[in-house]
Amino acid sequence: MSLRWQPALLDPAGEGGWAVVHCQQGFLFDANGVLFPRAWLKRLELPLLSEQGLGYFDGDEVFLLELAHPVEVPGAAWQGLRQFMMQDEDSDRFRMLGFAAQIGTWASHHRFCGSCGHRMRQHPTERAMQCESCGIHHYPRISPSMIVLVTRGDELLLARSPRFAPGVYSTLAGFVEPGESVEQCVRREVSEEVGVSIREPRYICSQGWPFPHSLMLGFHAEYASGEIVMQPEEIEDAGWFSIHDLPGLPAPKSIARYLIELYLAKRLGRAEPVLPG
Ligand SMILES: NC(=O)C1=CN([C@@H]2O[C@H](COP(=O)(O)OP(=O)(O)OC[C@H]3O[C@@H](n4cnc5c(N)ncnc54)[C@H](O)[C@@H]3O)[C@@H](O)[C@H]2O)C=CC1
Ligand SMILES: [Mg+2]
Ligand SMILES: [Zn+2]
Repeated sequence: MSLRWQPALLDPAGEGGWAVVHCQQGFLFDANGVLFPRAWLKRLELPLLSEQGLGYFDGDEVFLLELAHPVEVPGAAWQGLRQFMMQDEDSDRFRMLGFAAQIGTWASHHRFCGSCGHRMRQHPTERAMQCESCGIHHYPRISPSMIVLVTRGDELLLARSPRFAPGVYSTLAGFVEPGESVEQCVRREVSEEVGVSIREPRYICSQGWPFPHSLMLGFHAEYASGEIVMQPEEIEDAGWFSIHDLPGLPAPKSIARYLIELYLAKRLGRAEPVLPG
């Protein structure tokens, strides 16, 4: 993995460095990119919810200013995290922004204690918010999610959610529930979403997915039995697609696309793809 982006717990009480500016609508950027001089930003009247030390980009300190809502900054505009992922050749910058978005969302959602309602403050030595009154800690939220490519020889089971871009079909995904193993989650989600049963799922690899805070655990499973029965709320369409006649596929940097390309490489004797770090 490249070293341009290194997360670190920096004290925001210090001065100087660069900062990214985030709110739920995305990141501020201008002709120079997403990094602004922090001292310059702090002279603007920004609706600041939280300020966090993030780490180092190319060796320079980077902080986050998390805002309550987007504001107009002359010469700058706002753009969503997904657009940065799509257009960035530079996966280090996207990794930094993905981290910043997750830390910013978490910090803005933990300004007050969920247990006693008092104000929370940043823990001095850990990436945590701590209640000033009852002392409870809240760490950044990560949601484990399984994602699985189900295959039957030369056929792939792909489905589309109503949220997908037109024509795009993907592998099945879903959040792990409390108390279940990831393998149990794979079987449950496949059964719920398309009604088929599978053979033993095999773990392939994982991907942090900051939309909004998933950790994708990628699997491959061979089909065992059953006809496709779609879950009406989650699945708009699902079917078996031949490796020689595939529909629109998910974004190149997604683990969904990687799982598909990996299987195609094996079946068709092509070079194996690389999952972007
Ligand atoms: N990187 C990739 O290639 C892909 C990533 N994903 C991600 O996988 C995750 C799960 O995929 P879905 O099919 O949407 O999940 P899903 O099949 O579990 O259903 C989504 C529903 O789960 C509920 N939900 C939302 N957040 C939750 C949470 N933290 N824990 C439990 N339930 C929650 C909501 O009712 C939501 O509508 C999402 O974050 C999605 O962005 C999905 C497909 C491809
Ligand atoms: Mg799902
Ligand atoms: Zn408390």
